[in-house]
This record gives sequence, C-alpha cells and structure tokens, in this order.
Amino acid sequence: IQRWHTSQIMLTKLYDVQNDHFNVLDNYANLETKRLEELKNYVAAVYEWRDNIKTKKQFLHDHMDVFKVMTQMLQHYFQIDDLIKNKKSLEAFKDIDEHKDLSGEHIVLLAHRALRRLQLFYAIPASDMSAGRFNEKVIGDRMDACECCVMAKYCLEGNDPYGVLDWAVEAYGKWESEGRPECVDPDILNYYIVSSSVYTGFNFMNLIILSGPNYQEYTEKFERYYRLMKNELFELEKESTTDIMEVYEYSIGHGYMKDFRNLCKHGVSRTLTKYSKCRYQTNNLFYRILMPFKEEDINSEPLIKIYHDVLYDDEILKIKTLALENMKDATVKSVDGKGDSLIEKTRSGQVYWISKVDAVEYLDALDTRIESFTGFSTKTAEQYQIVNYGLGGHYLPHHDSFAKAILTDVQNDGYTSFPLLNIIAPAEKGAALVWNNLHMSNGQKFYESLHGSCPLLKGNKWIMTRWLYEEGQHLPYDWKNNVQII
Ligand SMILES: O=C(O)CCC(=O)C(=O)O
Ligand SMILES: [Fe+2]
Repeated sequence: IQRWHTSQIMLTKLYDVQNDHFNVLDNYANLETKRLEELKNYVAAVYEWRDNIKTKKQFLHDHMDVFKVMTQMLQHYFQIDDLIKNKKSLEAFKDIDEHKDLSGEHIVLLAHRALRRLQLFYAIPASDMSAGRFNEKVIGDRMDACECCVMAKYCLEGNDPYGVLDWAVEAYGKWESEGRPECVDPDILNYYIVSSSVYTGFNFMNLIILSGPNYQEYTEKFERYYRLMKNELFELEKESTTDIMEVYEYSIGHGYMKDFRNLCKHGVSRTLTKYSKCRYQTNNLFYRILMPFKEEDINSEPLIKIYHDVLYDDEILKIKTLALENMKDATVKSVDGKGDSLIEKTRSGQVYWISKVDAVEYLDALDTRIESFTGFSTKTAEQYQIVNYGLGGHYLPHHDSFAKAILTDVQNDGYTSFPLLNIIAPAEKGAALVWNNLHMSNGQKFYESLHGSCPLLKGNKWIMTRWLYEEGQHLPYDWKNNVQII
C-alpha cells in the first residue's frame, strides 16, 4: 500500500520507532564494548601466560610441557576465535526490520508531498514557505539551503518541474547567503535549474529560434515564464503535469473549488449580522435546564449550527488514546460504490471507526447529547469515525447523506469550509459542528451543503464524525421511496 499521510499518529509512531532503533543501537554498543573488553583482557592474560613460560628455564624441553603448551595454545585460539566471531551483539538488531516501512526515504517524500500540496493549494511560493510564513502568519521554522535543495530533489523525482525551479532557485539564493554550506552541490542545483527551465519552457535559444512569425505567441510565453522565474509560479500552476497537481486539476472543472480555496486561504471571516444569534438551548429537556447547550447559528438554509463544549477534555483524551492504536489511512467510497479507495487528492489523513468491540460506554452519553441537540435519533447512525489530519491533511468538498455532527479538537486553523455558502467554520476543541445535508421537507439533497476540510497548514486537526441517517427519524417525507432529484 502506498502511504501518503503525515498525520500525528504516523509521526508519533515514527518517533517511537526511531527511539526503538536507538535503544537497539545503544544495546549493541554496550554489548560490543563488553566483548572488546573481554577480548582485550584475554589478550593480556595470554601475554602473561607467554611471559611466564618464557621465563621458565627448561622452556619447551620436555615432552609433557610441549604437549601442555600446545593444548593451551589451541584453547587460546578457540577462545579468541569465539570472541572475534561470535558477535552476540548482532542479535540486538534482530527485530529492527519489522519497522522498516516507517524508516527510510519515503517518509521525507511524504512530508515533501504535503508541503507541495499546501504550496499549490494556497499558492505559497518557495520563498515564503521556506521563510515559514504565509498570509502574515508563522507556519513553521525557516528552511535552510540544504532543506530547500531536498525539496528540489524530490520535485525532480516527482516529475514536478515547476517545483524544481521554485525550490532550486530558492536553495541557490540561500546557499550563497548561508556561506555556501557543503550539503548543497551547486553543480547539481545548476542542473536542476537548467533542466527544469527547459522543461517548463524557459529556454532562450528555443525562444529565439522558434519566434519568427509566431513572435507574438512566444513573447507571451516568454513573459509568462519570466514571471515564473520571479516567483509568480502559481499563476501557471495549471500547466504542471505531476500527480500532486491533480488536486488542482480536479478542481478546475468545479467552480466551487475556487471559493473553497479562497475561503481556506483567508480563514474565518464570519461577520455578525442581525441574524447571527446564539442561545442556551434546552430543547425542553428537563436535565438540559440544569446544563443547557451553547448553541450558535451559522446558517439557516441549510441549517448549520455549532454547539460549544459538548465533548469534555477527559472524553477527548480517552477517544484519542483509543484511536491512536488503530488509525489507518483514510479511504473514500469509490465512485462506483463498490469499495473504498485510497485517494490522496480527495482526502488525506488517518481514520478509525469505533466499533462495538471497543465497548466505549461513554459514547452512549455522547449519543444522548447529540440526540438532544439535533432532535434526531442516533440508533441508525454510522459508527463514530475519528480522523486525524496532519500536515497538508485535507478533504475536498463533497456531499454527505442526511445530517451530520462533527466534534473537534484542533491546535490550529482546521476549518470546515462550505464553498457554496461562503461560510467557513472554525474547528474548536470540544465543539460540535452540525448541519443538514438534505432538505428537511422532502429529503432532496441540499446542494449548498457541499463542504470540505481545508488543507491543514499548521498543527493537527482531530475530528470525530457521526453521520446520522433518515431511517428511524420522524420525517415529513417517505425517505424509503424517495428518488433524488439532483
Ligand atoms: O474535516 C472536516 O472538517 C469535514 C469532514 C467531513 O466532511 C466528513 O467527515 O464527512
Ligand atoms: Fe463530509
């Protein structure tokens, strides 16, 4: 299976694996030191033995002595041979291979792909990304010349010439300004720049030769590539051929993708109007009067609401602990409905479906809470799904069935974006974002409920989703015989 996530789970595992590796190495070094010490002591003992014999007067004169000496020498030989060859210490390495898939180069490749995806989605030039900035926000540490060079290298391997150019030019600048560090080979950088320039069309000679009668066309082309060289790469992103770009290519055909990107890019811009309301909600439930929900209106058609503080910190901790052991790469239902597939461009993150065998009794209480604020039954709902989005983790806009509640915990901007409504909802720890995906009057798809998760620029986003279904609800329409008019 090709893996592509950079979720916190994966990174935690990776960290643990590396820790294990170093424990093994430490163990090996100790065993080896002990072995060499034994060897040294043994050699010293043999020297002593030899000196002893030498000082004897009748050194090797009678047959018995000769026999004794020969026997002892043979013993020494075996003993030394054993100490040299029998490296018990090597056994320390025996279980290191199990974790092989979490070590090695492809891990860097995953992080590289996530960065490229973020760059392309949010249009962040390498110069900004390597400065750790975006939209005047700090998104990370500065990257140095060596790291920029690694980015260029993976772009090259991934057939991503725009990326090569962007990162190699960046690496070159840094290489100069950082006192020419050795980790960067300027010849290689030069090769990166020249080859990708040719690939992307930035080729002076070609330009001149080909110009002729088509001068106009090539001048335009030249101008475009000149801008490219000046870091206006993202004006041209449509032209790239890499699979990472599929995220973007996919989006071109859909008008809403532009809105999705803009919403994600500019963050929360919820402006309060006279229709924005929030209230304590009890739903006329006796026990809720003591502890009402804090309900906030986000949208009316379709209904979108946030309920604050519905999931408690200790529950979040328990849920995360349970999930941590079991998370798998996220899949999405394939178009033909026949199964699940791993599609990085659609969704990237790790998920876990809580099942009955987990016997999580505190989720019953949560069900009661969800039922009381949504007014719907959870009896027919899907199992709870836990998702962890890491660096660049995202979920492209899509529709879901019926109603849905997501409970979140994020350390940073993890937005759920509704591109057709121009609404973006911030994820907030312990809060539930709830909305209707169908028209409540007739069960038809609420086209405007289209939503997705913005690619995560920083931190981690955890959500737990509960999809509710029509079955078992009191609805004014006959859902069983409903035909969707799309
Ligand atoms: O992560 C999000 O913000 C949205 C998740 C979502 O749409 C889903 O799980 O169906
Ligand atoms: Fe969804």
